[in-house]
Amino acid sequence: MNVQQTITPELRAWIVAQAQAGCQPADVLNAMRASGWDEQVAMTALEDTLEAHLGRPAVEALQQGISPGAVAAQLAQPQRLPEPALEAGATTLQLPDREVQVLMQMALPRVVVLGGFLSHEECDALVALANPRLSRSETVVNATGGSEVNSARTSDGMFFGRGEHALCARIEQRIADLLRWPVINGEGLQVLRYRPGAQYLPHHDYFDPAQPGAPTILSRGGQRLGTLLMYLNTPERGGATTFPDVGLEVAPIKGNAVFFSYSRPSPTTRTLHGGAPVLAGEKWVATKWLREGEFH
Ligand SMILES: O=C(O)CCC(=O)C(=O)O
Ligand SMILES: [Fe+2]
Repeated sequence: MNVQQTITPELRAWIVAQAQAGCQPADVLNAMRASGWDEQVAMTALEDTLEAHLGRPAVEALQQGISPGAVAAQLAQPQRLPEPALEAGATTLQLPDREVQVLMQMALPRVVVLGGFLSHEECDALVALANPRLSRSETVVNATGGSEVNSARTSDGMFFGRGEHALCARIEQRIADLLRWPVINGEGLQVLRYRPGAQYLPHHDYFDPAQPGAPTILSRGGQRLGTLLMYLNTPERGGATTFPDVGLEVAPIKGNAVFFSYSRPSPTTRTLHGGAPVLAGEKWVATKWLREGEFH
């Protein structure tokens, strides 16, 4: 792979011209690959150029596999995603019951890191409620819609029912306020414990619609559109949440949270992520997944 390939002004102009002529991004990409461009470099060039010249909606159009020429139609009916109401330059976000810090955000993948989303007391109380109910984590088997123990995921975990405890209900309402997404569209809170050596290999949280099990999974509230991970303790060492596509590592700090969203079930959202191995101590995390529709 030639990683030295550079994106010249001429190439940018050509990409913009193709997009404005209504060419499908996939065709532009194929043309670039046919003339010797590395796929990843071509993809990045395409996205960066479209974003710079035509704005973010063009990149979203690319992710949706539609031509930038159809952006206007898409803007008329934007797909809603869970998303915090961040004002430009704001370092805090006032929620009805709590002020949280805005520590970091990025556009692609859409990631927001929040400080102090949960109080230490809430973290401890959630761990205490979850602890007696832990068992070896299973993952959804896309092929069947069932679940199974998986060596890619060596944590122990449990699910609360939605609103199962007053504490769950309070946290769920805070998440709904943060992301402007109905409580009923959320799955129940999942709590995971990682012991030293335990990890969760990189994966996507959306469901692959091409798998035979997809209709079963999707019948319970549609696709997942976003994930909020809440750190319930600070491990002594290790246990970061990693986003390998962009080289991002989020440190697991008690009470903090990382949110990411994916506008379609595609790796072009760059939301591949994992839990790095815990090197010392334990890691406790709570996960909330947001669905398109009511989860039942
Ligand atoms: O533990 C982590 O940092 C990641 C957990 C995760 O990806 C998940 O629960 O889907
Ligand atoms: Fe995940």
